[in-house]
Order: sequence, then structure tokens, then C-alpha cells
Amino acid sequence: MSPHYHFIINPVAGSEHAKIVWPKLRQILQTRNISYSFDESRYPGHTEKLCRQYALNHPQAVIVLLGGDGTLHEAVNGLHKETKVSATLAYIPCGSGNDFARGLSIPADPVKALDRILAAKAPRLVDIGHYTEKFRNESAFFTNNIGIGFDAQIVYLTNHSPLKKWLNKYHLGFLSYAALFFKALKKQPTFKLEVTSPKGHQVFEQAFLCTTTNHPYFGGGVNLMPTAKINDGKLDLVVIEKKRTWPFLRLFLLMILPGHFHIFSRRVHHLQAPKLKLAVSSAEHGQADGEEMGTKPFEISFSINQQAFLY
Ligand SMILES: Nc1ncnc2c1ncn2[C@@H]1O[C@H](COP(=O)(O)OP(=O)(O)OP(=O)(O)O)[C@@H](O)[C@H]1O
Repeated sequence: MSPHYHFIINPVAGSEHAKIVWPKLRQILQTRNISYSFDESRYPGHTEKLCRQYALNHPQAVIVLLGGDGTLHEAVNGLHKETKVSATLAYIPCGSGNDFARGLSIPADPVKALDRILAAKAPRLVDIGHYTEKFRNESAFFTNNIGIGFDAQIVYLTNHSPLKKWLNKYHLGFLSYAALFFKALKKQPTFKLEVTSPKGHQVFEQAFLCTTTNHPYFGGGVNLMPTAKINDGKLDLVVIEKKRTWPFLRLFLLMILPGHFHIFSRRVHHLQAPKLKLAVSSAEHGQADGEEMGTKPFEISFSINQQAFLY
């Protein structure tokens, strides 16, 4: 028997892309006589509540999210924060970044993504990260990555610039990250980072980017760590040190070019572990799945959980 699919739509995701796509998908569901229902997220944080409530009342259903990485972040937190609620998730990328979809090779075309979900036989387990941060007194789950330093500086600048809104209007939101790259490069200082993992203790005196990631992508498709796997029970920590600006620019260029040869640079440090601790004593920007974490020092611990996904 085919499952019941409950859709949660974030109407503002991807400059209202989800809102435009939904009627098309609904038509397909009706034509194929698929059992479905839906909710619309009405404010930031609503998806978290909707997802938890639906899963509590309908443990057998598949909850399909129409939105971007932020929508998925909320849904996963809805299911895992407080007590864990068992539910199967599925995801149709309609955001501006859609890095999680890239990580799972979910088609960018919403109709194809829906087809894949409807054809999938059984859910598969994927990793989701968990963090606890002392200075923010905060604990949450993440699907993509947690960044300290350069990537978080870009998120901060993007959110506080009118450019993102303007580019979003033309469905070019991803370009806002590129546009603010050089401003972030100028503003972000290097910082001292301490890393503790099952492999030992390491100190980086000139860390510039420090990203703990669940899959290869960040910033709307930049391949930070091609070997990161979303179902290996491990998180990938990437630390990039910066001594001078030009070598860093060269590294970043290698990151966005095919081949991704940046991973061979001695300035790029990579560590895979199921548990990690990071400490930064200076006040730095942080980002969690593209959302700002505020500018403070960090004492952050990571671990891994799992979530059933239909894809
Ligand atoms: N009805 C709503 N009105 C305003 N904001 C909302 C509403 N529903 C959800 N949100 C918020 O919209 C934000 C953006 O959603 P999301 O991240 O999914 O899209 P995006 O930013 O376009 O995509 P991506 O994160 O992939 O770049 C989320 O942080 C969510 O809290």
C-alpha cells in the first residue's frame, strides 16, 4: 500500500518558488490518485511546529518539505529537539541554496524530485548533525553545516545587505554570496581555533574558515569537501588557514573549479569524526545551515544522529 504524503510548503522559500511550484505538484498528485494533505508555513519557526505535530499524530506518514535548506533545518529540529519523534521525511528543493538536495543528489527540478519520492520503495537513513554551544546556551540539529569565520561572515553580510532581497526578486539569490565574498574577505580576521576529536587535540593559530559539514556543499553549491558522505556516521571538519590573501583566493578558485584540488593544499585541514569539540576564544560570526548564530566566542560540541529519508 502506498503511504500518505503530507506536504509542508514554505511559501517564501526561493523568492516564492515553492508557492509557484506547489499547484503543479498538486495537479500531479490528483491525477495519479495519490493520498496527500498539506500545510503552509505561516511564519519563521512554523515548519518546526507543523512537522512535529503532524509526525506525533501520524507516525506512518511521509512528510514532504517544499522549501530550501532553512525549511529542512526547521523540520529536522521539529522531529529531534525535545524528545525524538519517528517520521519519514522527503524533500523537494525550492530554496535559493538547496545544498542538502545536492548532497543527496535530489533532482533540482521539483517534478522530477516528486517522481523520485513517489517511486522510492523504502526510506534510507541519513546523518544529521547535533551541536551544543556554551556561550549561546544553544543546542540544535543541522542538516548541512555549522561555520565559524569566513562563511559565517558572508552569511551575516548577506542577511544585512539589501542586495540579497533585490537579487532574490530575480531568482538570483545565490549571487548575493558571490557579491559579498570580497567584502567578507576584507572584514574577516584570522582566529585561534582549538579542535578536540578522537584523533587528538590540534591548535590552528590562523584559522580563517572552520566548517563542520554533513556533506560536500556549502554556500549554494560550492564543493567544500568532495569526499564528505551524508550517511557515513561522521562529520567532516574543514579548517582553512590564511596567512596572505592571494594564496587564499587561489585556494577558493580551486574549490569552485572542477577537480577540487584545494583539498591537497597544506592550508586546508580535514578531519572526519563522529564527535568533535571546537573552541574559539575571540568573538566570531557563526552560521548554522545558513542562519546566523551571532558573534561571540565558541565552545561547541558536535555529534551525529540519523533521520529516515525517502529519496
Ligand atoms: N510564511 C513565512 N513567512 C516568512 N518567513 C517564513 C515563512 N515560513 C517560513 N519562513 C522562513 O523562511 C526562511 C527561508 O526559508 P528557506 O531557507 O527554506 O528558503 P531559502 O532561504 O530561499 O533557501 P536556502 O536556505 O536553500 O538558500 C526560513 O528561515 C523560514 O523560517
